[in-house]
Amino acid sequence: MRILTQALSHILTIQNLVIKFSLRGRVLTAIRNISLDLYKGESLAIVGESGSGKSVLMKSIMGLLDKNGYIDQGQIMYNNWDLTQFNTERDWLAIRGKEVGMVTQDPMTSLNPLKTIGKQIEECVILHQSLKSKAAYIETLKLLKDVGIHDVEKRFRQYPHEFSGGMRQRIVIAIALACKPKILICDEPTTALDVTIQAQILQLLKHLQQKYELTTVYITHDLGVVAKVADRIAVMYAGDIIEIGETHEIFFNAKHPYTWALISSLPQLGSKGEQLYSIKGTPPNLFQDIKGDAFAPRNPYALKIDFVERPPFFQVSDTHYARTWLLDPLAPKVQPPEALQSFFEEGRRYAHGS
Ligand SMILES: Nc1ncnc2c1ncn2[C@@H]1O[C@H](COP(=O)(O)OP(=O)(O)OP(=O)(O)O)[C@@H](O)[C@H]1O
Repeated sequence: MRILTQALSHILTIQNLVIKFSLRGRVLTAIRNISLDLYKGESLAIVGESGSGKSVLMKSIMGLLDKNGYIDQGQIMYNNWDLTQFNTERDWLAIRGKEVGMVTQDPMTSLNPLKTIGKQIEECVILHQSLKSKAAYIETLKLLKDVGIHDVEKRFRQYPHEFSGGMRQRIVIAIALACKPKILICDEPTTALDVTIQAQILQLLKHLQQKYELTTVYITHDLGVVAKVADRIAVMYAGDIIEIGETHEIFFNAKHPYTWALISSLPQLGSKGEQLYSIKGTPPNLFQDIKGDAFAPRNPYALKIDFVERPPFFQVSDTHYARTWLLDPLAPKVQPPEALQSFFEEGRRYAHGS
C-alpha cells in the first residue's frame, strides 16, 4: 500500500460544502459542511450507511444533483475552477466524462440496449479522443482487451443482453475510460454482482487505476468491499465525514464509535461468534437542525457534550482524523468493544509483520 504521508498533490479540493434539497416547502440538508482533499493518483473509499450523503457528495462534483438540490455554501476546486459556480450544461460538459468519469451499480441503466457495445464505446472514443473511424475502432478493441474481454472483434458486434452482469460492468468501465477521465467515481460498482465476480471487478479497477494513472473514488455502504482497493477511507454519517484515514488506520485503529459499529458488522468479526456492538436506532432527520454529534443518540459511548456541540476533527496521525469528543484530552478514556480490540491488535500485528 502506498504511504500517503509523502507529499501528494491535490487533484480536487472540497471546502465547507453544504448541499440542500427543497422538498414540498421544506429544506433537507444532505451535506453538512464537508471539507475533503482528493490526492492525485489515490484511491479513496467513501463509506457510510444508506442516506449518509455519499452519492449526493459525488454527484455535486459532476453537476448531477437533482433539480431540487443546490449548493448552499462552499467550494469545489478542480483545475483552478470552482465547480460550485458552474451552472450550465455547457460548463459541466467540460468536466463530466472527460475529467471525472463514473461507474454505477447497475450497468444496464448506463448501456443502450439497442446498440452494440462496440459502437457505444467507439462513440465515446470518437467524441473524447478525436480519433477517425479506423483508429477509433482499434482503440475500442484495445479498451475491450484492457477491461478483460476476450475475442474482442466478435464481442464488439454484440448487444448488452448478450453479456453477463460482470461483463456488462467491464463494458461500462471501458466506456468511462474511453473518455480519458482523470478521476473515476465508482458508485457501488459491485453491489449487483456475486462475490467472485465482485472480487474480479475490484481487482480490475485496481489494475486500471495504475495503468491509466487514475484517481479513484469508491462509494459503498460495505467497508469489506474496499479493504483491498482503497488507500484511504472516509466514513460518512448524516451528511458529514466523521473519520478519515489510511485504510489500515480505519480498520485497525478507528476512533469514532460509528466506525467501530461499521467494522463490527464485518463478517470476519461475526464469524468469531462473539457478541458485537451493533447500531441501534435510526439516523437523524435531515430536515431538522442537528445539534452536536449527529451519532450521539445512537452512541452508547456518547458524552454530554456530544448532544450540545459538533466535535471538531481531532488529529490521530498525519493522515488520520476523527470527529469525536472521545479524543478530547479531557474526555474519559474509552476503549473500543472487546471483540474489536482483538481484531485491531491482530490487524496491527499482521501489518507490522507484512
Ligand atoms: N432529490 C432529492 N430530494 C430530497 N432529498 C434527497 C434528494 N436526493 C437525495 N436526497 C437525500 O439526501 C440524503 C443523502 O442521500 P444520498 O443518496 O447521497 O445517500 P447515500 O449515502 O448515497 O445512500 P445510498 O447508499 O442509499 O445511495 C438522503 O437523506 C436522501 O434522502
